[in-house]
Amino acid sequence: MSAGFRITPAIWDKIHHFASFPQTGVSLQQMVLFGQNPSQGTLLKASQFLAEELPVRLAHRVKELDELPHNLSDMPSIKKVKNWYAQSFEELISFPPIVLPHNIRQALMTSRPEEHHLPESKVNYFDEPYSSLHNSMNGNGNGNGFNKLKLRVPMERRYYANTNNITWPPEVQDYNKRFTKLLEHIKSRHDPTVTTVAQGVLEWKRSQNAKHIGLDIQAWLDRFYLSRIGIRFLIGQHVALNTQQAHEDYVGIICTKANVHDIVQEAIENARFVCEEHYAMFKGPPVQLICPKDLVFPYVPGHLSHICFELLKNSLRAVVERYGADQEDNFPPIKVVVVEGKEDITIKISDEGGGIARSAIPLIWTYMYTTMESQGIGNDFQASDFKAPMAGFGYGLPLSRLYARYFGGDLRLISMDGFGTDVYIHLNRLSSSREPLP
Ligand SMILES: Nc1ncnc2c1ncn2[C@@H]1O[C@H](COP(=O)(O)OP(=O)(O)OP(=O)(O)O)[C@@H](O)[C@H]1O
Repeated sequence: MSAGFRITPAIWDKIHHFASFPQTGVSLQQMVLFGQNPSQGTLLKASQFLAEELPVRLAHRVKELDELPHNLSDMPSIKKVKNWYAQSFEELISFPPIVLPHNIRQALMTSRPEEHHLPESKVNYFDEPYSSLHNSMNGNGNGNGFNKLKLRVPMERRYYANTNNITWPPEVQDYNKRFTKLLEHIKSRHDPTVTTVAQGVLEWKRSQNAKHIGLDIQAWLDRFYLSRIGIRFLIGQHVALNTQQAHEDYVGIICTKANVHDIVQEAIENARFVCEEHYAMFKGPPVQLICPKDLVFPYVPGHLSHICFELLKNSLRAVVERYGADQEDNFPPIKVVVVEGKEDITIKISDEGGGIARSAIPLIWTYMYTTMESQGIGNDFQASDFKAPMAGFGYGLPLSRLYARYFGGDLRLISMDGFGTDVYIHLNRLSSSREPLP
């Protein structure tokens, strides 16, 4: 399907138009409040929010992919990713808007606004019927739909009204279902993005005979992957709200009582398993976990396990390589300490794997820096090869830091060259910080 897709001049115009609007960040807290026991009306509002926010975010990325420095935009894999973004953008803006029955429109016009938890700047959008935005984007008028919308007095308060007493007609459920299907389809189209962009950077490195990527490309990759985390979080959350059975500890993919001990313990077991497989050993380095068993906070468990798994793999590998795979009984333990502060929950992972030379510290945060020789993205690399190995892609640290930063946290690494490494994962337990939007 995507093979036949081309970015026509008309689509470019729309991309430029949408990219001229700022993206709107959401916080974990807003998502939890908004998504609790969602009615079809709430889900409709969420669909409307995404139907407007996602094209803006995608348009920013298409434009950026098209304007990358040093001819990076010309690399075949980068063009491929740009086309995916443009195609998803196009599918979203041409998704047919819902036409609500007259009685529902009436009810919405007369009902009082409820407190809503979506970002302030979206209020204008929600005041307006989506169809007027859609019409203006479809070429009737000067193609400047958003500005026009802001000047007009809202006729209906459809998306900002108290919807609790409304019996939603089947059209709404049908619309929510169709929109969710579209999002699922878009999400799977973008599954291979990280690997395909990595492939694009490799094509560029080869074409330029470059050893390292420059700071500007590094900064772009950070922005691009951070934005991807945000887009996938929004889509994942929406799909889960629409398709998953209600669960008392979950709002979509957010666990309102994410148990840090259990998530870290599982990451330890998984990382040790991969380590033992990789080095063909019976027993990987031991890992001690000191963490209150009842420490819970709202978070996306998948994000936290990803971060812990990546960092633990690094520590296990450092210890095994320093002591030798035949030293199973003499490995010094890796220590994981979890502490809850006022603002942060901090996880410290300490190993005695020999540390990192100070001169190499800036490099470890760059994409594709790895000291693993046997793997890496090589000549015959395929996007589908990107499964979780012990190490070798040089994406573990920079991507984990982005996951931590996405919900207002951070990741720091301090190393004692010749002894070992401490990594601090800071997680913002207040969950009120908005997404950092590049
Ligand atoms: N705890 C550690 N001790 C020693 N060196 C480390 C540690 N953590 C990371 N490093 C160094 O930093 C490099 C980059 O780490 P990063 O996690 O980004 O990628 P990787 O582990 O090589 O590959 P992957 O993307 O598959 O995780 C590693 O190859 C290793 O040389």
